[in-house]
Amino acid sequence: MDIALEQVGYTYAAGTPFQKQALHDVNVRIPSGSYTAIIGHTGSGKSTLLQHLNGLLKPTSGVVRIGETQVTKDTKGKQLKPIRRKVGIVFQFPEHQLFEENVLKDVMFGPLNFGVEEEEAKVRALRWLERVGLPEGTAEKSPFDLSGGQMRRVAIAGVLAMEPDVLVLDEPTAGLDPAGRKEIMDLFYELHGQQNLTTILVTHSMEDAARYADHMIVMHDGTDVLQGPPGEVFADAERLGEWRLGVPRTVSFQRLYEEGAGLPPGPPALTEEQLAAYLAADLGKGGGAS
Ligand SMILES: Nc1ncnc2c1ncn2[C@@H]1O[C@H](COP(=O)(O)OP(=O)(O)OP(=O)(O)O)[C@@H](O)[C@H]1O
Repeated sequence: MDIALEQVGYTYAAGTPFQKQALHDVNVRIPSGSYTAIIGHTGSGKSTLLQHLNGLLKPTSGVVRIGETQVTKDTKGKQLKPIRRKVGIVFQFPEHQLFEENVLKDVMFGPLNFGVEEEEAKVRALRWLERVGLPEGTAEKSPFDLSGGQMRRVAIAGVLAMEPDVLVLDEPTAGLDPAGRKEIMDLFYELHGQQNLTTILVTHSMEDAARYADHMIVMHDGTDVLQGPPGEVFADAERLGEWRLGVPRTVSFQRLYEEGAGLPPGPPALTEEQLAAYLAADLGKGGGAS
């Protein structure tokens, strides 16, 4: 399902003394089936943009196209429900939204809300709890008796149980330890391939963008400033620096080419020529992942 934003602007608290224009003239295209990373300095508009991807926010101006559906400022709430079923968002610290008395009910909540039958919702919930790596018996527990990492997995299973076509991830590993981070990111990468998902990752980690994404969007000061494959985006180190973004350490690029170095299966994000050009220009000097 292709997604496009055309001349999108968004103003918080419009018409009040607190109004704040968070997006202006955003024109981006997220190809169906891509793994797209959205990067940008803090306050550049990434979270505001992603809330347009499932109709949580409607643009103040311009058009958001999600598959066949168009969203403008005049779109009615009822028309947004089908979009929410197709586009699942894993928010930052999603475990803060757990609320049911047991894990099973929490994971079933989304599918039931979208009209899935009770039995089917239960089957899905148990399947996704297992798929995100939670031990048997977790379903009966209270979410609040789990570790932080386990709660995160429950919340992720809740989004996956809705079986969306598009999975939007807003810093999904924030606050996890390095091993937990890698497990979760590798899981998303596997699902991306297995479920034919369009995956959209908002991240501050240039390493993750280089490692997993095949398409990138750079946001700066409320608008898109660069789009393309990671190899092209990271080759523009000078402009990235102007937007207060680093490039991944050179070692990451080398790692991308070291077969089996803990990388998920799939083609490397950079072609050999791009890597050679990068290393020749020595752009990695001093460039660190943020
Ligand atoms: N609810 C809100 N009300 C008013 N202004 C807001 C609101 N949410 C965000 N903003 C402002 O909109 C701008 C874009 O914020 P946004 O959260 O989209 O940026 P971001 O790139 O996601 O930042 P971060 O990387 O820190 O999460 C910022 O100037 C922010 O202060």
